[in-house]
Amino acid sequence: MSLIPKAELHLHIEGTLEPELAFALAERNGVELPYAGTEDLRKAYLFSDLQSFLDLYYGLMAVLHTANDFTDLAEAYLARAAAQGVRHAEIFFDPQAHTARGVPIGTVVEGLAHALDRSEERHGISTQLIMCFLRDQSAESAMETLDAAKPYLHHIAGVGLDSAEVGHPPSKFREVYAAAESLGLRKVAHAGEEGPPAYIREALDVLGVERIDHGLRAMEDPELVERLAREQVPLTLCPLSNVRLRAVDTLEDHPLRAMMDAGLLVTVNSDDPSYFGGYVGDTFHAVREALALGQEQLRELARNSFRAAFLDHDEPRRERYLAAVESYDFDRD
Ligand SMILES: Nc1ncnc2[nH]cnc12
Ligand SMILES: [Zn+2]
Repeated sequence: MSLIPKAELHLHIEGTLEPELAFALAERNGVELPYAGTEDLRKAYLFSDLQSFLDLYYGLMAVLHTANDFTDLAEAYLARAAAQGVRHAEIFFDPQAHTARGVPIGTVVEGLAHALDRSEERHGISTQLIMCFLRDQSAESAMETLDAAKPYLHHIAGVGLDSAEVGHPPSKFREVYAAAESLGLRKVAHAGEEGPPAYIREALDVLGVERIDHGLRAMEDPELVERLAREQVPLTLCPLSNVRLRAVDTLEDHPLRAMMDAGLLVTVNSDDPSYFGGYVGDTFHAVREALALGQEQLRELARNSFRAAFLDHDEPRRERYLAAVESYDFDRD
C-alpha cells in the first residue's frame, strides 16, 4: 500500500459496500440476500464487463434502507480511506438506484452527509458529495432527480454521469447538465470507460464537464489526447476497475504510464473498491509494481489528484495538501 497523501476523486460510495457490512445491514433490515454468506458473495465477484458488475452492484443495494445505513456505509469508507493516505475525497452516489427502491433521496443525502460532516474531525479527510445520474435511465428521470435534490444542495457539490455507457451518449443529458450548472453545481461525467472517444468529446463540448471519469479510450484518438493534454483536463483513472471489468487484460497492459508520458493530467482512483480488489492506497501500490513507476511518478499522481480536486473555494487547503505530497517520505510505504 502507498500512504502518500492523495485525493480520491472517483469513488462510488455504494461500491464500498463490503460483504460483511452487506450481511450486517441485511440482518438489520430483514432483507434476504441470495448468497449463503460473505465468501459465497465474494465468489460472485467475477465480472465479464461493466454490465455484469452493475447487475450485482445494484442488486446488493437492497440492504441499504435507512439514513443510518448510509451513514455506516460512508463511515466505513472514510475509516479505510484514512488508513490509505486519503486526505480529500469527492464521493459519488447514485440517487436513482435508491429512489427506485422507495428510499427517498433525502434519506440518502442526509445519511451520507452525517458521516461526511464529521469526517475531517474523525478521519482528517475533507469531503464533497457528487450526485450521479444513471445514464441508462431517461433524461426526464435525471431532471426529476435534480429537482428532488434541490432541498439538499447545500450537501452536494456537483453532478456526474455513470452506469451502462455504450448507447447512452453524454448529449442525452444536455438539458439536465445545463440546469445543474445554473444551480451552481460542478460537472463531471464518466466517458471512455467502455464508450468511444466521441463520448469524451461530447462530455466536454456538450455537457461542459470539468473532469472526465475514466477517459481510458481517449488513447485511441491521438487528436483527442493532444487536446486533453493541452487543456489539462483531469482524467480520473481506475486501473483495478479496468482490469476487473475487462477493459484491459492485465494491469501491466494498462495505459496509465503512456497517458502520463503523453502529458495528460491523470489521477488514480478506486472506483468501487469493495468489488475490484483494492482501495486507493492499494491501487497506487499495484500500479507502481505493475508499471514500474518511480517515486517521482507516484508523487505526480498524488499532486495531480489535488490539482484536479474541487478545492477552488479553499486554495490554502490545496496548498497544504500539495506541500504534504512534496515532503512525503517513501520510506513509509
Ligand atoms: N465503473 C463504473 N462505471 C459506470 N458506472 C458505475 N457505477 C459504479 N461504478 C461504475
Ligand atoms: Zn466509476
